[in-house]
Amino acid sequence: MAKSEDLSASHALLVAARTSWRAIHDAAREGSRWFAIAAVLSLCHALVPPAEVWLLKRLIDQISAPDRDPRQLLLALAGLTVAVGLNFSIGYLALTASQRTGLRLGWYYRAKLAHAAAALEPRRLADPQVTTDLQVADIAIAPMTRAPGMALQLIGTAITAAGLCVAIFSFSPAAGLLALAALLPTVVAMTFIARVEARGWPPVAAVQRRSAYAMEQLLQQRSGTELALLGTGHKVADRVSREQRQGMILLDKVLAADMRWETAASVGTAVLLAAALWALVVTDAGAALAAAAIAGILSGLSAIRFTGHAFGNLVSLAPQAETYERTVTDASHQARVRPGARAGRLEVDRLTVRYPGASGPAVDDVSLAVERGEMIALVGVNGAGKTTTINSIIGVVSGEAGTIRIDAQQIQAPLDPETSAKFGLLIQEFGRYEFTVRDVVGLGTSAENYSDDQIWVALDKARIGGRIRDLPDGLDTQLGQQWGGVGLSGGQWQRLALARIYLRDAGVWILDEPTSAIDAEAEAEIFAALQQDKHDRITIVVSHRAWTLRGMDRIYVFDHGRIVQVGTFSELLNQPGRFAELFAEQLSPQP
Ligand SMILES: Nc1ncnc2c1ncn2[C@@H]1O[C@H](COP(=O)(O)OP(=O)(O)OP(=O)(O)O)[C@@H](O)[C@H]1O
Repeated sequence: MAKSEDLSASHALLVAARTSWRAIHDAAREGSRWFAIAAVLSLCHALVPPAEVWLLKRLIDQISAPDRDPRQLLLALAGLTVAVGLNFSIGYLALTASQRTGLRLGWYYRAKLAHAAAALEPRRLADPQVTTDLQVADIAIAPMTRAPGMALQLIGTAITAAGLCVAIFSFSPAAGLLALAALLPTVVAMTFIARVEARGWPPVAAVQRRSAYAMEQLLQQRSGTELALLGTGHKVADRVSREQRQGMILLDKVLAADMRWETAASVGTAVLLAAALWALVVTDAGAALAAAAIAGILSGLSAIRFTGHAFGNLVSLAPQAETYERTVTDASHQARVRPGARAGRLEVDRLTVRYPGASGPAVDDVSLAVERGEMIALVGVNGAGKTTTINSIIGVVSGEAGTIRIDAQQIQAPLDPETSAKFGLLIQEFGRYEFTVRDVVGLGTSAENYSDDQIWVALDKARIGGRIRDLPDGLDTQLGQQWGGVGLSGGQWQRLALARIYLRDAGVWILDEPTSAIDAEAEAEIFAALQQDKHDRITIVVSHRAWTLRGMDRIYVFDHGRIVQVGTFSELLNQPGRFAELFAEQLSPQP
């Protein structure tokens, strides 16, 4: 990204040229027909002012000539009528053709970004910079679709200015050069405007993101309802108002600076054009030439003014467009591997993880091992280090010491696609995808050719099959009331998430509180099912409920990032220690 302080005039020109080239390249490939039409129309539009000079001179020459040639007179008149009459229409049609190019580019850019985001490894998505870049790239799409039109405008203006210079130069070189120079104040001003915007926009964008996030909490059904029930929505609304006000003040400063530079550019352009007109007047070139050149200069003026905006927009778009390019390039080429590969043994050896800026390790010298067919549990209070251990196993977090192996093969973050395919992960913040039931469960596997029977088996194992059978459209039922679909309870959503893991059928299952929202009866059934078919896989469960731990082959008790006890449920229960302290209340006989 170009640092605003470094953005000299030549750098700004370079940035605008690079952004224009990229925009033209994409437009020629993805919206080729409409872009070609836009280019031809823009060229015609750009040639109108020089053509006016030429045609007007011929017309006035014919009018003032003692021996008029009616054919020449008529031709000049017709040419001028066409040029002036169609000028606006050609400009409008060029704009519309550019918009139609932009539509195609918008489709292309968004689809490309969606696939790039889908190809990101979990570890990269855990990096806040990556999610910010994704949002910036998404926001960049709208201005990027307008970039080819702006690039054409820029090229068109250069052609207009050069054409005017050529048309006028022959009878007044000074006037011709001054007409060309009239472009300069705009370019210089826009360079400074681009610098102001490059400096001013990042804080505005940050404030707008915070404001949009707060607004989203008010608009989303779950958080909006909670805030309405709490009667505290106005606090979030105040936050929106505060952020928005700050954004307004920051943006206002940017626009004020823009206005100052715009005014300076207008004065500079006017002075240079006045000088060009004066040069015409003092040149003994005759009234016809002077009148023609004056008309041409006046009609070229508007094109020059608009170009300033196009130039400024292209420069200020550059950092966002670069973020888009980087995001889609970095994330590509991810191989899709079908899950299902079995794993014999998973081993964590002396793992230590420290988050950046943290005073101590979140996980300290942790070792554990689990064989195929075993089901183990990680327990401990909030913040004890269970999720960090899991995130290290799946390569979302990297440790500062220790190793993790699957079947003696060391695995490292970020995981390669083959290793990732070995895991089936149900996290606490599982997704509530409001698609059809078939599609929601199908998200569990990258395979496309699973059968309805396999989905039903997964749904039944997750104890949600009965509810889906009751729905009129079965697997085709649309979920989510906002789409006119069926609403589900929190526990039912969690069961669907578990059904995804069943369909995935990976070699290593990691279930982080898989039944936290599920009632006790269904929870018992789900754990019974997990025990029943655990033999073909490795299962690691995080649970806070004592009785779900009874059937575990081993329980690892975490405390302050360390494993302080290991054993089966009955072993741990019968010895004093952290486990007994943690679960004493849950296990004490109820009065
Ligand atoms: N991304 C992070 N950056 C910095 N510190 C973190 C991060 N994630 C977790 N921590 C800290 O690491 C420690 C262990 O957290 P972890 O999420 O592993 O605990 P946990 O046992 O899974 O807790 P819970 O039962 O609440 O899920 C905590 O002190 C937590 O504040």
